[in-house]
Amino acid sequence: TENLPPGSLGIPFFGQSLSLLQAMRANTAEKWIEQRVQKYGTISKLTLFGKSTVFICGQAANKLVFTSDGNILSNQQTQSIRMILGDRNLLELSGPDHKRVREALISFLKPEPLKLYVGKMSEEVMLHMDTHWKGKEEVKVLPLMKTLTFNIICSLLFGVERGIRREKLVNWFQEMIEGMWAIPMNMPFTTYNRSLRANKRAQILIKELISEKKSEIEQNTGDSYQDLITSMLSKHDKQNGEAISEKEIIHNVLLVMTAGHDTSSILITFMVRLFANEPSIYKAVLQEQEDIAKSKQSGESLTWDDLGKMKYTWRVALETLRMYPPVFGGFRTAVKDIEYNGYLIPKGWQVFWVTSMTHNDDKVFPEPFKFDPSRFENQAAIPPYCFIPFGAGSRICPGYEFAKIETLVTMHYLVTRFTWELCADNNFCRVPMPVPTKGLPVKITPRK
Ligand code: HEM
Repeated sequence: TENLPPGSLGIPFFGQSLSLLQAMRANTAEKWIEQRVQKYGTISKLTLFGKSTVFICGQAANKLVFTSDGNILSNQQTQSIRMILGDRNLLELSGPDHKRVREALISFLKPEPLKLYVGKMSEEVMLHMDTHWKGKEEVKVLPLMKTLTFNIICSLLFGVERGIRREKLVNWFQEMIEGMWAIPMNMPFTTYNRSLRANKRAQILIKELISEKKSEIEQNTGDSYQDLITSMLSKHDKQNGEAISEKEIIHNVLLVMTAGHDTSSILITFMVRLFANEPSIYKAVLQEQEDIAKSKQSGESLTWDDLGKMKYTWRVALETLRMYPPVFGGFRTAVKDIEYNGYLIPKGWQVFWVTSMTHNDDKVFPEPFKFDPSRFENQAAIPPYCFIPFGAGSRICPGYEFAKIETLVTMHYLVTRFTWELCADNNFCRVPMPVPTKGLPVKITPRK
């Protein structure tokens, strides 16, 4: 045991979870991590969410996490995440299973099909502004952006139309997500318990959806590329029957709905907050978007080509992701004993990685606490495995392009149609995604 990394495992089961969660709530989680590194260095042991864990950070650590295959580090998630998203979602799968299911998802999320979504996304965003922004004096940005990104996912990826069903799903997913970084204590009134109950309800609805899509396929009224569920149902394997089982479809719908709306709504919310605080950046974004708007009739949708002209706006988004990464970090599990930096990471232990340490490293990003989108003018110059808001390697976020389109389309209509001022303090905390404590209320004025 003398080779174990420094640090204490703390009280069994609980360990340092409460302390980290408390730091997240106080918006000091980055400091919490930094202090750990000052005390123990870039590798240390602790207990998180019920399991012995080794925390590692820095470029080399990130490379180990993102490039080790399933024989060294499995991607098995914490108990809380696995119970909520299911054991057959992409995060839990490895090797050929991971490849098979990931390909099915990517066939829907790569640029070719996405080009076709730009118009539909524009329509969703315009409708959202007409319904929730137009005629209002004050709006709360975060809940509205969650509604918007959830609606986009529901309509574009799952073919769930507007109405009661969508509204139910939005609420259940919110409750589910809150349990993902909770201590797995299934007792009445715990966050984890509430999350599991919401999960059961969502699963019933998703099963209903699957059987509807199945009957559409049988009656030949469904086009196999019309939505993600239909597409996964249509992937038959000639030898073994279904290529993607019903359980896999359910678990991956849970994953994509979770991974696909919370993250991007937070990115957009932090951009809105930023524009209120940084007039010069706001002005440059507005200029770029107005140049595009000038070439359009009112109500005309954006196109793929228009998105290509939003270079500055996207650099602002990347810099926002660097400073306020929605994903704080994540977990892997050691499949065998691993030696790293002279220490042992024992088989079965969790490995914990974080985004903030390289994002805030002044050797990688000089003056890291300054907001400077010009860092991304030459993205190739950023050392690999240092800018990791979307992860890296074989599990890099497959929703990257989708998130990019959604963010750019939304920012376009927001800045060209409204101006805004912050109404309340704009502090935020992590739950575990960063959220403005009051939901970011803003006073809005329509532009001419
Ligand atoms: C700003 C928006 C987003 C951010 C910051 C983000 C971040 C991430 C990160 C960090 C990972 C890798 C986690 C790891 O390696 O442990 C990931 C994976 C994933 N993301 Fe995203 N994501 C975003 C949007 C989306 C969207 C829009 C979708 C779907 C439409 C999506 C679907 C997924 C899926 C399915 C995975 C698992 C991939 C795998 O394990 O192979 N994400 N995301």
